[in-house]
Amino acid sequence: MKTVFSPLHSLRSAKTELDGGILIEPHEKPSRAETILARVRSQTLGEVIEPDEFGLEPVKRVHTADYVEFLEHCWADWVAEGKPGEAIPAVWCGRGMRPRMPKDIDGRLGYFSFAAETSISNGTWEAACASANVALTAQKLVANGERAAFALCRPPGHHAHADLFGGYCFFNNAAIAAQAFRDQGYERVAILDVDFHHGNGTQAIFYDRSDVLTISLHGDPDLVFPHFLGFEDETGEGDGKGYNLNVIYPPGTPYSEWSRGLETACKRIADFQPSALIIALGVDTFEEDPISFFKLKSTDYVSLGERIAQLGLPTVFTMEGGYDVDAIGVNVVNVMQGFESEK
Ligand SMILES: NCCCCCC(=O)NO
Ligand SMILES: [Mg+2]
Ligand SMILES: [Zn+2]
Repeated sequence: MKTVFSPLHSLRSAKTELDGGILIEPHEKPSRAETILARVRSQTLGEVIEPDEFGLEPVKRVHTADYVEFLEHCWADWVAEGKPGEAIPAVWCGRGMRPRMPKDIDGRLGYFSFAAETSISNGTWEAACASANVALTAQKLVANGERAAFALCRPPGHHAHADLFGGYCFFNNAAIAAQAFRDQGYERVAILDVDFHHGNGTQAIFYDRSDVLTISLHGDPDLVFPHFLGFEDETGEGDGKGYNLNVIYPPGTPYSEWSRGLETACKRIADFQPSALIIALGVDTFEEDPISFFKLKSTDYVSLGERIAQLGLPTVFTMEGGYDVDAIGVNVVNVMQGFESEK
């Protein structure tokens, strides 16, 4: 399997994450991607290629022009205001207030985000663009005949809405790849999000559409991020009714339980008969993950890869979460090796 990787991911090197009332070293850090890349190479998973440059058109097929414009200029606008730290949103449109886009950078940070843990700093924009190019290059490989491709995306994307950043995500790489498949004539595309957290951005982007099926298995939003979306009664709206599926689990969920939802998801995908599949691959479902509460073991990721392969679909994997850096390489490549073992 080919891996698409951009060294430009390292431009995303925020120094702060708001957590527990203090600023910590971000969990979403460059060593995550470097560790995965090292494992891809040591396991000779396949060729590693750099992304092509697709520009902003495919990004704007998913994200609004205002949001893209904001992301491009946020850091410079923040610095121009003489702010001492990294750009962190601190004010939002609360209930009963007016959801209009303010001029001021503090107002725009709140208008275009849904959470405060994700700082914007120098290089964030360039890395986010590179990450979208990584996903689009993997999509192109699969559209050109590869059975599967691994988009080693960083920053991740599944929390990003059409015009919101948060959860360490800026551009929704999986959604951008799905829309690229649609724009290239693939009638139906399925996105399966196996990250510990709900893919709220991906759900929202396609919520009223029946051409892209969105499924997410995740920790109960009553207990964990993103808190305000991802419940099982969210099944889509309008034309999209029945084309969104959420499966939630409690703390301590092991693979034996988690895989029941995987089975439900795979059956729904088979019924949908898509012509392409995107796996939003987070491995923060791992038993040692520092910010999550499932109990998957490294060997379970081989089983996950095998099950995905049994769907027999052209598949793009987009890297999402996973913060136990010591284990992330093994866990991610285990998925790919499991997938490849199923011919
Ligand atoms: N306290 C912020 C948690 C952000 C979750 C990031 C993630 O892994 N999403 O998949
Ligand atoms: Mg998920
Ligand atoms: Zn996650």
